Amino acid sequence: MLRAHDLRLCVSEHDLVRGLDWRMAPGECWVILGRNGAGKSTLLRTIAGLQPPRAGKVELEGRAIDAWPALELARRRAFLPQSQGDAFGFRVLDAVLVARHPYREAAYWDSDADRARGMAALALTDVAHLAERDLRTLSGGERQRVAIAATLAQDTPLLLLDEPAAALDLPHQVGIMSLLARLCRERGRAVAMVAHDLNLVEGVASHALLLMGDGAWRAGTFAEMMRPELVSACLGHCIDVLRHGGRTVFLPARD
Ligand SMILES: Nc1ncnc2c1ncn2[C@@H]1O[C@H](COP(=O)(O)OP(=O)(O)OP(=O)(O)O)[C@@H](O)[C@H]1O
Repeated sequence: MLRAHDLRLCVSEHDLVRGLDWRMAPGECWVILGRNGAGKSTLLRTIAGLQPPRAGKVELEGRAIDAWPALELARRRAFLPQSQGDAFGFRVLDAVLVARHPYREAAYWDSDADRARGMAALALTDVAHLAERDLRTLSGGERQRVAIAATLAQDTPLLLLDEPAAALDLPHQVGIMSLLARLCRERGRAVAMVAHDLNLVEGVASHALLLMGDGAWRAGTFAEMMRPELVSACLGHCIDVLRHGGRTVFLPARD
């Protein structure tokens, strides 16, 4: 589905990622891990086709990401940025309906089917009751759930999410993670998400891509990547990996 080949990402002359060879297949849920500034958002924007790499290439379904017409690309991958800026008043439902634009053909007005899909996406992230509200009146967590709903309403096989759980309370963090796991397992969607909380993505992420901060990277199944020495080196902090009731628990060492 998505393939990065010999990808090099830089900021000024500093290598964030060097020689990245990475493949994502349908049904896989990838978490991208690394310290602040390691290059996670830069990588996500690059594989979304929103910024060019310094070298190497990204292919979606065998075609170079920058060769896709914008409308066709928007039907195949959705991108959730780290934060939303709302300069203008906009109804919550309208913000989600914008995500249906790639399917509108020549129609000017939203169809009943579009509105139904928009409402269904808002319900999935538990914000349907806010459909008529102005986006600028929402709390941080409510705004984030609307942004996730818009990403889902775009109805793409590939979802690229930059810290989807940021600003969410605990029940909604768990709810959104379960939803992403289901979309991968039951609907064959592919997800790549940036996250910082290992305990939250445990049981959800099938794979992990570790950015080591010096250009090096590691990619593999979540279980392979979660060896204590490897994940501690990636996150720059000693982490104990424990088994508890059939789950894996990540415990950061006290300073
Ligand atoms: N336009 C820019 N000008 C200068 N430096 C930039 C620019 N964009 C990104 N950087 C730098 O590139 C590095 C990687 O940024 P990026 O946002 O990809 O990190 P990240 O791993 O997502 O971090 P975080 O966990 O803090 O979100 C950072 O050091 C950042 O300051």
